[in-house]
Amino acid sequence: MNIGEISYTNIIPLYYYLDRERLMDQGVTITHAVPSKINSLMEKQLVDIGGISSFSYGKNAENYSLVPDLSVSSFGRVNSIFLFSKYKIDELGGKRIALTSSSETSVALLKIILDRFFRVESSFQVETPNFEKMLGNYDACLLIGDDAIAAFRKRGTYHVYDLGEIWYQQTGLPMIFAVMAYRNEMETQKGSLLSYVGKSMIESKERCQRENFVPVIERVLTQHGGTFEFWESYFNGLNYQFSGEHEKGLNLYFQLAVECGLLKTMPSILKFSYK
Ligand SMILES: C=C(O[C@@H]1C=C(C(=O)O)C=C[C@H]1O)C(=O)O
Repeated sequence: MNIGEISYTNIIPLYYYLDRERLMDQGVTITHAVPSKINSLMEKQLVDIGGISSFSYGKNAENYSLVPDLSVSSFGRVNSIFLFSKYKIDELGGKRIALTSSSETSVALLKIILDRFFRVESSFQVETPNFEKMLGNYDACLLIGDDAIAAFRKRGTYHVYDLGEIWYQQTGLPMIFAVMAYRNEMETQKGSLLSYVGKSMIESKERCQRENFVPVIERVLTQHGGTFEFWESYFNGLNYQFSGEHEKGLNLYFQLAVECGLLKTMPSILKFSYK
């Protein structure tokens, strides 16, 4: 079994307390990459379970199921998914926007926000995330994850829009950026290992929350700098559950993606029931 692990700070709590040695003894490997890469590895059946963009789950819902109780979501500001722009968001009609190649959820979310909430039509180009280059060549750029956090520190006078905040203002529902999904074959091929991994991730998340993320933050500080208070408020602003409200938010996101022509059909949300 190969586990996909997104290489961004926001998802660390779901993986932090995995017993990696025990997993290795059971033949499990772990692949680290940005979300779009994990999404495509899972589509190619090279990753069996992992945090993936919720949009990728929507595209592949027939072949995937969700580990219950897990997501990377926000009810409002997410603080790491930003549109940096030379213009106000309602003035982006006819303008050129660079989209990070690392994301699927937020790329579709930005298109939904511009089309359905602001009624503007812009042109889009996917680019390797690089704040200076993107804004050197485009009118605005979308960055996510640690790239967005780093760019925010040097945002200068650009307009900055938090997509989690806009989604919540417009819908009153949480935005689900990532889900924990597995390929359906795993249930028959590796059922008990799958349920061990799913349960371990839920336990990891719960322990990180009980500890107020302190050990996680201490590790993140050495890798990304910043202050303890910044990361504390970052983790507390994220939401890692998957409740009925999340399901509503995700269904609305999928419905709008279908209406905007970004998804072919409305996916149904299936959750794993542990045996
Ligand atoms: C909160 C974030 O969520 C991430 C955003 C994703 C996307 O846009 O496809 C995918 C996985 C999430 O971990 C972030 O990266 O800032």
